[in-house]
Amino acid sequence: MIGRLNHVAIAVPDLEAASASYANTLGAKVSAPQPEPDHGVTVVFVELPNTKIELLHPLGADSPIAGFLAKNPAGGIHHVCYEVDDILAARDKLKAEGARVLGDGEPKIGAHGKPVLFLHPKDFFGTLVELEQV
Ligand SMILES: CC[C@@H](C(=O)O)C(=O)SCCNC(=O)CCNC(=O)[C@H](O)C(C)(C)COP(=O)(O)OP(=O)(O)OC[C@H]1O[C@@H](n2cnc3c(N)ncnc32)[C@H](O)[C@@H]1OP(=O)(O)O
Ligand SMILES: [Co+2]
Repeated sequence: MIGRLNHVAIAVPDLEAASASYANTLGAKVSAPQPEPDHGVTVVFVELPNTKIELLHPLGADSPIAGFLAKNPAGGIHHVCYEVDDILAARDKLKAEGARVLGDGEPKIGAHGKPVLFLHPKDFFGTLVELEQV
């Protein structure tokens, strides 16, 4: 069901510093910061030859990454995103198998303009999983 690794997301306490580190120290191509108010984050995309890194920073009062950063103040890997062909079919199969789909269970449009869903980290070995329909 899952296909390519679309991105790995890293929650960071200082988006400007993290962006500069990826650009200058690691020599990667980084985007300008992009606010995603529907997701409660500001994101910087790091383009790699075979995948992407999302640098995430909380946006607004109810950011879903605020708790994670409180527990990991230096930052850390927050989620992995796998591509699927049909997100509703994937969701229904996962729910039937007992996996918890987060939020109201309906896909939202993600940072790449495609439908996304999140799966509870406790159901996937301590890793928050995002699915993106491509
Ligand atoms: C940029 C847009 C978009 C894209 O297109 O790519 C994005 O990626 S948006 C990214 C941000 N959005 C989300 O993360 C949405 C889904 N997340 C959530 O709904 C919540 O963050 C959560 C996963 C339900 C966690 O909620 P929270 O309130 O922070 O924590 P809990 O106390 O409920 O956590 C329970 C349990 O799970 C552990 N946990 C929490 N987050 C993670 C994580 N990222 N990775 C691994 N484990 C995580 C947490 O530590 C708790 O464990 P215990 O302490 O053992 O109970
Ligand atoms: Co993501």
